Amino acid sequence: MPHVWQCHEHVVRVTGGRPLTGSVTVQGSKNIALHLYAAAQLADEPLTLTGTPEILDTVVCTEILNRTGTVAKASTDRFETMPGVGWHHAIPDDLGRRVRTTAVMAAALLTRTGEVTFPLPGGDAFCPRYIDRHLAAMEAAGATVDVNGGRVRARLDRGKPAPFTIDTGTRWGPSLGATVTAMLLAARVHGTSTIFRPSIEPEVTTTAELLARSGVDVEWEGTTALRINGSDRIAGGTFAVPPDRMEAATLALAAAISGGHVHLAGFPVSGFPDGLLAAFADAGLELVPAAEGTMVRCPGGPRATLAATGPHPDFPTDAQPQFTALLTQAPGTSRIQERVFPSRATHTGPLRALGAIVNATGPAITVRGPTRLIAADIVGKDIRAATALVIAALAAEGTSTIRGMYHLRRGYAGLLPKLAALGARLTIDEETP
Ligand SMILES: CC(=O)N[C@H]1[C@@H](OP(=O)(O)OP(=O)(O)OC[C@H]2O[C@@H](n3ccc(=O)[nH]c3=O)[C@H](O)[C@@H]2O)O[C@H](CO)[C@@H](O)[C@@H]1O
Ligand SMILES: C=C(OP(=O)(O)O)C(=O)O
Repeated sequence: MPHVWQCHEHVVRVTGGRPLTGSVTVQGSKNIALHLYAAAQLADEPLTLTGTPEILDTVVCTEILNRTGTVAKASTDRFETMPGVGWHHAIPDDLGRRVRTTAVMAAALLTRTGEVTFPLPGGDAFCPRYIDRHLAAMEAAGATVDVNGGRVRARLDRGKPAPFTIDTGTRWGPSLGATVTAMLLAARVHGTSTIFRPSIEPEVTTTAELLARSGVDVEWEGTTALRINGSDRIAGGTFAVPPDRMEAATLALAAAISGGHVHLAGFPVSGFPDGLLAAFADAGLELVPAAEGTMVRCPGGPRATLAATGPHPDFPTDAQPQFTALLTQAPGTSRIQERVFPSRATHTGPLRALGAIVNATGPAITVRGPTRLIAADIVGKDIRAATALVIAALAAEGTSTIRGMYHLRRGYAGLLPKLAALGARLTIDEETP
């Protein structure tokens, strides 16, 4: 029986021109869930996460946990773990290369086994994605680390981590992943570990909440440092995964480009980072609290905007491709500076194929609009690029064929059916080779 990620690839055909209207619920957060799955390896008691999204990445992470010693079971909206009876220190290449949180999961496993081997992480390949701060955290905790032939081996010289100090800042700002890696390395250690320049993204603060509820002493010094005093017994229990702010942003931008109005049920306006709210407002989106959620419209059509991505709570890099798609319909010149992943621009070529005037020069993305978009046969090369193309196709004349749905399924459980339920004309077909 093939794994879900080995099943047939799909194409989506989108016929543009219809405003989206109605109410839609938002899935649990992909990126928060993936970091919590890594943390789940530390629990000494059964742990249940609720509101987990059924996406390819959670399937892969569940498999990694099962193959390395945690007994993990995923069902619709629910993920349950129990500590295993024996740990296995090697994360298989074919799994570890599919997801981004491989190094984070490896850190948790390292504290369990004293040794771990893992492939360089996967996830989207839109530019180099370094892990030197993850490895530095492992070394600071007492590990000898070797990277050889695309595999990393870390071995704790004393068999378990010692309290440590680490700076998880990079020249692009705090590293989200390295902050969680450091937290998990510190969580079972007696004594205080200090993480300087921690990320304050919801992936980090939610993992911190889970650890604090499980008996770990977690103390924030403003936003400059995070101090962790570990516990040798980590409790289980039930913990809810917050809704996915990136799926919410994707739906909001789809509503805006289509000229419709969509209610994000259960997703508050405050669930969006401040930087995204500011960019939405500049671009003409109106977000109003309504019926325990958010009503989104773009009453006068999109407006040209200047924006720059950055670490939370700035404008998030994961919304940049979808926002770029909207700006193709804004009169004037828009500029987005991509400051987290300076060459995250795989969406720009296919947007040009639809007729958009968009260029990426290093980190600078320039869009001139509004342009008449005409349907084309295009390929999304990563998760948010694929959704940016679906968003653009909603505004294009004719029926676009969009390939690369594997990437979309990595992170969205039901985005396409949700868009169809809101009125988008789309079909999902099996791709013929
Ligand atoms: C700060 C930020 O916006 N992080 C994003 C990043 O998290 P993710 O955890 O994947 O990436 P990081 O936050 O670690 O990386 C931020 C930047 O720092 C660099 N870096 C990272 C680790 C390291 O050890 N050394 C190093 O130089 C990266 O190459 C990148 O340019 O991608 C995710 C998926 O798109 C997003 O959800 C996160 O919002
Ligand atoms: C790039 C993303 O994910 P990953 O880090 O899993 O590749 C994303 O969520 O936009």
